[in-house]
Amino acid sequence: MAYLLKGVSILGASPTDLYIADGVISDKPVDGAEVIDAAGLVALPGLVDVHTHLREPGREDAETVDTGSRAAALGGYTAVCAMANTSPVADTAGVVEQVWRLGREAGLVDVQPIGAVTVGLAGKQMAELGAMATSAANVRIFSDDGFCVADPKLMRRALEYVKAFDGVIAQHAEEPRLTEGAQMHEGEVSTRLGLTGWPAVAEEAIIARDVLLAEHVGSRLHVCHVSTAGSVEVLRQAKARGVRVTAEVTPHHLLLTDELAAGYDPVFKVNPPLRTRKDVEALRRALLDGVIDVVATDHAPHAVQDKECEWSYARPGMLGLETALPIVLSVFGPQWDLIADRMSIAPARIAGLDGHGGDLTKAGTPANLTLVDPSVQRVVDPAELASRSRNTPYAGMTLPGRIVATFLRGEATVLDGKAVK
Ligand SMILES: NC(=O)N[C@@H](CC(=O)O)C(=O)O
Ligand SMILES: [Zn+2]
Ligand SMILES: [Zn+2]
Repeated sequence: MAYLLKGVSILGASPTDLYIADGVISDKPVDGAEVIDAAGLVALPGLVDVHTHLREPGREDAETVDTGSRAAALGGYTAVCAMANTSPVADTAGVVEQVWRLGREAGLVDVQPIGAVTVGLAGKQMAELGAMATSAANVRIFSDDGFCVADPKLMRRALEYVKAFDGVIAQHAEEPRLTEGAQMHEGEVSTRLGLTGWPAVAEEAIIARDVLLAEHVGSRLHVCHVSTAGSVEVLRQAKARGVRVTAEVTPHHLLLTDELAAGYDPVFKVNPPLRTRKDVEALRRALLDGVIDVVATDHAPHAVQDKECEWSYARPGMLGLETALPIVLSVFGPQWDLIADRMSIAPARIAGLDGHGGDLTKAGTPANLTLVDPSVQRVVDPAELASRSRNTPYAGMTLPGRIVATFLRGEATVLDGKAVK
């Protein structure tokens, strides 16, 4: 199928006609192209998420590769990296290949599996990183996300190991001894509510250790869901020294604070926890100045029984794929170059996803892109989400921006705001 996006604005530039044919951007008119009136719409390179939980295999009641892919495409994504904390854990070539194949079958976004660092995420024994890297899934990111690789010797070995194939270890930075029984951010609000606190230093101490380890062995480290002002300062110093470290922030840590725990609604329970206004402001500045490289959703669907219960029993995590761009737009406004870099170009580079995050003004660029209508304000209705789960913290909020269409290698996955299959 060929398309003509008539009057589209590429990254906010003046309106132009954009042709898509044979899976790529074309600079010449194409006969028989379907015309899409794109006046007022902004084209962005398809969004790329380096941190998505798709729950398959094991928790298909919360999400599947298919439903998560649908949520991703509707959110403007063309590629997502699927976290390894499934059941069974994605710690072998067999499991990562299964997830990769399911992604191909769904055909809505590129699903790039992340491999576990340790067997069963148990933090004791290194998983078969090499076998996952050379498998059909071509794994480059490894993470025990959900758990921290707390053993420094194991972390060092994993960092050394992935160097051979330019892999990266994505760390869930949480010193486990400092967060035993933790329910929310440790601070004034946790004291008032009488909930056990998760101190900022539990994150900062691991990041400090890991940037030193990465520096020592010359390997790539990626820090998941950075949530504190102190972490930003550790990262800033490490980057200034030339350490090969990248970092992500989630939409929820850019917007929400620990005050929301006051109603004891577990929809606001997440790991790392929502922090303070001061942290939110530091994270925003870090994303703007590049100390934090990317926005990653940490889309964490959970079944009703795991979320609609008492705070202390609820699983941590919140949905993210379908609201990420509207949240970022609401926080930063229409800074399209920034948004394209932090949500597509930089994440594609970190994940090694060639073909994503490309230049839409160049003929021959793979046609992975999304069209946004920034003039529309929408109320988030959990019942309308494509995700199989409903745990969005933004229910009832009015957010700017609507994803009108998404294209994966020139084929529409979303048209008129609806998934095409
Ligand atoms: N973020 C969360 O609160 N939960 C994630 C795990 C994780 O990202 O650490 C999950 O898998 O549900
Ligand atoms: Zn995590
Ligand atoms: Zn996660």
